[in-house]
Amino acid sequence: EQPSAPKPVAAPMRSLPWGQLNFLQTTDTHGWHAGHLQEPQYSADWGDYISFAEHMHRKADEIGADLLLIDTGDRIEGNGLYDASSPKGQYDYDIFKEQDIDVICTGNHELYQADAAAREYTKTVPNFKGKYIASNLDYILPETGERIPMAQRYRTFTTKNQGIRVLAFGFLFDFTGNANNTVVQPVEKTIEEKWFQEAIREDVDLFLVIGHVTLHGPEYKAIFKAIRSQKWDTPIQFFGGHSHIRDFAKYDSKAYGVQAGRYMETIGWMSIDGIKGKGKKDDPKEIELRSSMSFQRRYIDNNLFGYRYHTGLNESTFPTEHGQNVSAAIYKARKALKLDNSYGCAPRDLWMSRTPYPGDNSLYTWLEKEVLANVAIKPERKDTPRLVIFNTGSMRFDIFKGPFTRDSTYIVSPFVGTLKYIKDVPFKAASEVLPLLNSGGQIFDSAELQMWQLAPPEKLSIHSDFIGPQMPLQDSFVSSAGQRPLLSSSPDLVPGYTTKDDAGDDGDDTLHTPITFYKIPNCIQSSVSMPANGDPETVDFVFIDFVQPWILTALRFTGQVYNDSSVEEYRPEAFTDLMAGWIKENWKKNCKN
Ligand SMILES: O=c1ccn([C@@H]2O[C@H](COP(=O)(O)O)[C@@H](O)[C@H]2O)c(=O)[nH]1
Repeated sequence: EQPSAPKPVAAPMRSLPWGQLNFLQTTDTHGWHAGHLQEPQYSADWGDYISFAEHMHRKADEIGADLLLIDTGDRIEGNGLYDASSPKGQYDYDIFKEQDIDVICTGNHELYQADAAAREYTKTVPNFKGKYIASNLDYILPETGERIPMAQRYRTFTTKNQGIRVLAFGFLFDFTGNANNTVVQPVEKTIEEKWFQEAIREDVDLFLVIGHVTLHGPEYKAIFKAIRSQKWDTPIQFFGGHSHIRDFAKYDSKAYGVQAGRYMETIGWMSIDGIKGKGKKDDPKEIELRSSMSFQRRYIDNNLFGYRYHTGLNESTFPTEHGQNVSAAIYKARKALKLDNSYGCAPRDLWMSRTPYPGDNSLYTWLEKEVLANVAIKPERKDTPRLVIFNTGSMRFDIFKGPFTRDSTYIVSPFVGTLKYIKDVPFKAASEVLPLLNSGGQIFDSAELQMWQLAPPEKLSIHSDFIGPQMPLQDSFVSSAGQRPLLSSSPDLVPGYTTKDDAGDDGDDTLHTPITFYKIPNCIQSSVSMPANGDPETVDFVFIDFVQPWILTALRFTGQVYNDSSVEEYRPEAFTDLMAGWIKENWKKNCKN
């Protein structure tokens, strides 16, 4: 772990079920490879995960089982370790590649910006040569304009100890927001292609479908159906991503999926027993064996207490040389990037969804009332009344009371988006846009303009408010007790993930009390320089560039026809820099004073 990481919180544990074939999964790590430096429960870093995987590999060899490592994309954008360098990821790619990942694919974040997509092709694909799969993703070579597969379309291999013949695919959901140097082919079209149709007819013991794809979405349903149309009985293991939640899905009695949350909070564990191995052909005995197959999942909290618990090791025996070297490289990178430089002192916790919006502790109320109202200013039009619209998904993490650092800046707001505007929009039409963006409806029914894309991905699975046990939020992270067995008479539970999935509520490796969350809107709006009395005739209609397609559609619905050429620059800097500037100016008090 990093020297400044808080010590992990003790809690009752569930052990990991081992099978013939076992998996560790990461997804949506978004650059959090230093771990969470303000949250003990997730404070292990990428180096610790490397040590953990090495011990688990050794154990697999000892018991004659297999262990495969999976990563399903969105490795970038969301943490200073990736975002604070120029070019981005100057250190992060080299840190990430140290893990011995067996099957890896891309996420949508690797593709939003053309430079990030180019780095995917020139760095990550070669770093994971032979392991990187791009079943529905092409890259456009900058030199020639030629369109080529980003990496191989699928991979077949035989596992080391059990001799299980695996055929692995690597998909991205039907994403349309990519820069123009990549082409994402819809999954539904890809599965009709000749290579895929041939692949699903191959004689293998297991289909492994990894993807930056939600487990319950239409893409995996289509892939499942396609494979089952050829192989009615071959086990299929899916690994998902994108929605930032811990999740598990049952497709049929031999097809399951797991998804390991987000931000290096969770390492997914999956174990399968009863697979026909060693390349043997089906025979009645094998079928009998397979009908008693089992698929079990765990969601591992990413901290050292848990890692030591699962490996049976201690503080001195757990770290491996390789793991320690990677932790040291992360430390050096963070220092070089000055990620601990303080920009100010946050006066209170500001939550995305743990307190109601609007409210004093809502990150979005702070953004609306304090930040946007003060940074959305174009000097030559500073007195012009304006509405400023921001999508809630642009903010990626809570702010904790205390030092707000260069790292916090990218954790909260990693994107390079800028403020744009349309001038002199009739106020009546402009004021109808926010309700439209928040209520959705049929005007946004096209694939490119899904409403959920405006909100944080976690929101996809929050359908109503949930009020957990009330406890002081800061105190909830503090515990000095040692690790406790599961059946302790009065377990001292701390708040954390309490996952309910298709297999029940026993998936988390650590027992927690549930966390409160409230629903949040898709977008928020700040009204600035409005007349003291009455409404203005027209306003400058300002927005973060990500929402432009939705804004133009909504305005058209109100009867105002604008297009891309009506949109002009409002501020030249990235919003992230405007926010950091506001913090430096307004939270400049040193936390120690
Ligand atoms: O420039 C951007 C890019 C993305 N967003 C928000 O992020 C989600 C996608 O996040 P995942 O981690 O891929 O799930 C997108 O739907 C937007 O809400 C953004 O606001 N600006």
